[in-house]
Amino acid sequence: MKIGLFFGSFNPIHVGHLIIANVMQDQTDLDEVWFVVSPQNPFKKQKTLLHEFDRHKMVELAIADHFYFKVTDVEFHMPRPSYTVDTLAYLADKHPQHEFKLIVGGDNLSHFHKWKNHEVILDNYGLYVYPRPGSNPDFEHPNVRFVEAPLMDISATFIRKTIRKGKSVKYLIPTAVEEYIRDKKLFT
Ligand SMILES: Nc1ncnc2c1ncn2[C@@H]1O[C@H](COP(=O)(O)OP(=O)(O)OP(=O)(O)O)[C@@H](O)[C@H]1O
Ligand SMILES: O=C(O)c1ccc[n+]([C@@H]2O[C@H](COP(=O)([O-])O)[C@@H](O)[C@H]2O)c1
Repeated sequence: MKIGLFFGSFNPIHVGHLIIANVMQDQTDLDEVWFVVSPQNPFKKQKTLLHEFDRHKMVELAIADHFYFKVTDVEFHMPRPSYTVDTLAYLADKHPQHEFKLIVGGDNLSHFHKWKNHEVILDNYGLYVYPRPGSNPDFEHPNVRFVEAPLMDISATFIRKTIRKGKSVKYLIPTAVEEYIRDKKLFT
């Protein structure tokens, strides 16, 4: 099968992530999308980063009813920060029957040249890119595929800020995730 690996901090997962995964699974040749929750992005130091167990749980709740979406905690057991090329190598070795592609938002392309062994990611796997407002990536490579889809000005940063202000994030995150955040008083 062809699997799209959707790496992220998912702090928290929001509808933007779910729409991206759905477009990729439905409108490309990807059979499944696996959400890979990264404990520590090498480029991000966030005071507000929730424990990875909470972030994983919220992804699990968000995709519970979707047959072609899966979530993995594979990076929880790997060295930190989480380097995508190492995780790809691990997964490719563990699942030789699958072909893996990396799903990213367009904003990631502007600094992709700084990722560890980015040429290996491009040459051995390839990217499926979802457009993001404010990013206009000038990137050409035979293994980079730009998927045409609606722009979404939604971010986890905005959601965290809104919760902190005591305002509603209804419809921006799935109801089960909203309830989880409320019950555990996260981001307050
Ligand atoms: N609205 C969006 N449009 C396109 N891509 C997105 C969008 N939101 C997230 N992504 C992509 O999803 C992946 C995981 O993103 P991440 O979990 O960091 O969410 P985020 O909303 O960007 O978070 P934060 O605001 O905390 O930086 C990244 O590849 C990112 O580019
Ligand atoms: O491997 C790298 O060098 C690298 C550099 C920057 C980001 N990443 C990964 O890209 C993914 C998206 O990150 P984020 O925090 O924007 O959701 C996440 O899984 C990071 O670990 C990976």
